[in-house]
Amino acid sequence: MTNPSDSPIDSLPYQRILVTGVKGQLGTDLSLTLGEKCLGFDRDDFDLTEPSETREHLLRAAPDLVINTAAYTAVDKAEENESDCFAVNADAVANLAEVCEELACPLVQISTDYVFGGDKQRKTPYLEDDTPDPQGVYAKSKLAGEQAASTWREHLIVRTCGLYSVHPDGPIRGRNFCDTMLSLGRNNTPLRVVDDQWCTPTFVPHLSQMIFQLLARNERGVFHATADGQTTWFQLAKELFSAAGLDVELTPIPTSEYPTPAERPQYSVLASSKPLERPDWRLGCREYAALQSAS
Ligand SMILES: NC(=O)C1=CN([C@@H]2O[C@H](COP(=O)(O)OP(=O)(O)OC[C@H]3O[C@@H](n4cnc5c(N)ncnc54)[C@H](OP(=O)(O)O)[C@@H]3O)[C@@H](O)[C@H]2O)C=CC1
Ligand SMILES: Cc1cn([C@H]2C[C@H](O)[C@@H](COP(=O)(O)OP(=O)(O)O[C@H]3O[C@@H](C)C(=O)[C@@H](O)[C@H]3O)O2)c(=O)[nH]c1=O
Repeated sequence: MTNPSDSPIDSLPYQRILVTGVKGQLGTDLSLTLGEKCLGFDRDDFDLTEPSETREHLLRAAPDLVINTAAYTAVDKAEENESDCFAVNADAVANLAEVCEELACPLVQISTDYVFGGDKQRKTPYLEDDTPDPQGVYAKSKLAGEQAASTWREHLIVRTCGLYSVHPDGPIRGRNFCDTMLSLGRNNTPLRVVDDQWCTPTFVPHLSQMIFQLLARNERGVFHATADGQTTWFQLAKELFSAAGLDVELTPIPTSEYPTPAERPQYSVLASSKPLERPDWRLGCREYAALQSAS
């Protein structure tokens, strides 16, 4: 039998962990895993783009750690809504950093592989100290968010990629790439998926565990926390359909045949120069498929 004191959550050096974006993919998983240690907030509690309201809520909650998972994550829509996107992904983070400094509590800011991507010839993984080169509005706003978070000394910036999870509300088409693929695949829709954008999509529960590893070690600074290995979106879809036992007509295509308002990186694989246990991307895909077929 497991001793409850062996739980990685019990051994975290924090008791009151405020999670923003608690209804989103990562926020939901963190709150389910953290249980009573989680003080969860989302847009219906307060709007992070309202600085004084945000400050009041944080001071009242008196957390000993803030994990900011809230973000404007609609990559294509961001191209037409630059100010809304920057308000959440950058300005709100600057305010959070100020309030965290006032509370003397560390701030964990979740960021993205999309802070890289300008180098079209790149074929080797990016490390934490590589120079960012974001392309679209979302990508630029997330880099600005990193810079805002780092104005408070006690910051931990966690860059990840292509999040997917089994949300308790059920698969919502369009919520994440894997949900979209499964939903279309189950309807026998023939699919054409890009096979020349390399990255490492990450199963949300695996990211939560990586964040807990970093928190348990009281890490500060920038960390790359994706699944291990690399894939294209086409290969991910193929692996997913195989794991789900679905026979889908799936065609690999170049990015030029799937034009989108926001440019995606050709290569944004992240590796880390720092110790972190990172499960292989295929494992996340299989765990996701198993949970989906059980739900
Ligand atoms: N999704 C992905 O593939 C990746 C995400 N990331 C980063 O990881 C983090 C978590 O992503 P994920 O869980 O997928 O995000 P989601 O989009 O699932 O959730 C974000 C949450 O933030 C809330 N939110 C947005 N704006 C505000 C606001 N102004 N005030 C209060 N709450 C707000 C959203 O509410 P509402 O729905 O009402 O807008 C939503 O509940 C983000 O920082 C994201 O940039 C990094 C790499 C990949
Ligand atoms: C649905 C679909 C997408 N695609 C392509 C479009 C795109 O290039 C790629 C991935 O699609 P998505 O739009 O789901 O991915 P996108 O929203 O760009 O995912 C990103 O989200 C943000 C929040 C991040 O921070 C990033 O890490 C990244 O994961 O797959 C196809 O080729 N065929 C399809 O049928």
